[in-house]
Amino acid sequence: MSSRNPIIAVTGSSGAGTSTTTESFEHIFRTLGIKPATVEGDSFHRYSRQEMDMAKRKAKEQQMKISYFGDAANDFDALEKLFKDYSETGKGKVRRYLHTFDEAVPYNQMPGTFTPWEALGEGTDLLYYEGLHGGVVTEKNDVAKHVDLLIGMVPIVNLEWIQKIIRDTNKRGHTRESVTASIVRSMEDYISFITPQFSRTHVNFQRVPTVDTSNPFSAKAIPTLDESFVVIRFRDSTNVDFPYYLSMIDGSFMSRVNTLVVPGGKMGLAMELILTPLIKDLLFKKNEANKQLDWMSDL
Ligand SMILES: Nc1ncnc2c1ncn2[C@@H]1O[C@H](COP(=O)(O)OP(=O)(O)OP(=O)(O)O)[C@@H](O)[C@H]1O
Ligand SMILES: O=C(CO)[C@H](O)[C@H](O)COP(=O)(O)O
Repeated sequence: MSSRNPIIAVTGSSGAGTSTTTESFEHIFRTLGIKPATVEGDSFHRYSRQEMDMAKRKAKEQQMKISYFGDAANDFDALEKLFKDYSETGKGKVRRYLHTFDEAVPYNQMPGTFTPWEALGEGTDLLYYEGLHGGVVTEKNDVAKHVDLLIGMVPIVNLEWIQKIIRDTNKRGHTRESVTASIVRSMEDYISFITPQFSRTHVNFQRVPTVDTSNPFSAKAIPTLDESFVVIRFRDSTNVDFPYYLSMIDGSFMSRVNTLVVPGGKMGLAMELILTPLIKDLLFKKNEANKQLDWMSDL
């Protein structure tokens, strides 16, 4: 954690909606005049798509499993180093994993490959990470400890799978069978690496559909925002102004002392109302820390 160079991380499984949520953050950043250094979690995969296919085959021969959720397929050292470097210096190194032809063509590369590492951070106000492992902790790495504001994006699992299957088949060129196989193969890592993060988050946003999703593997469409509610759980509710949220968000209610429920269509508004003051607070602390540093260097 660093007052001078704060880090915000939105963490969630594949298909949870972390990329989609980024639009709400971008809107808040624009409104507050913040320049973020943006990092996509998939950049920290260890392997290109071709190398991952080989790693999967090799693991299978040894009766083992490898998945994008675990430490075998992701470089947690590099992710932790980026967070540490940015929090200490406001700088770091980043690259992108290109999923689709649309993403790859501008780089003259193929989908499933990485762009070269490049410098990031110069002149930015904070680091914004969205991806799988913003709150990960293992025996070797503690990524979570560097994060100042950790947000969980966690649809209930049937919805998460529907979102993943439909996105991966429509946009990333995979077959329904291969996406289903990857869900099965990833299950152990999902439990070991992904879900524990949601107990470390400051706020979780959990989308819960109000339509039948009991067979996610046959679903033809993603339930819309209006076909869902969002359950918002605060880790520390001491300073949360629930009466304000209840009065501002039509149709919202509290289901527990630390939990607000809003209609799906109000998710963007709820995110803006809840996250804006938290982000303003990070900026306030950053300015105070910089003032103190200026004052000390004047001595
Ligand atoms: N709130 C939402 N309402 C409707 N559809 C959504 C919502 N959030 C995400 N989706 C859809 O779910 C799919 C997955 O979302 P997204 O790509 O944001 O996931 P992700 O967490 O970034 O996944 P990955 O880490 O694998 O890139 C997309 O097709 C997206 O349009
Ligand atoms: O979303 C994912 C993990 O978050 C993908 O499964 C992973 O990034 C591999 O991508 P692709 O299937 O495009 O090679």
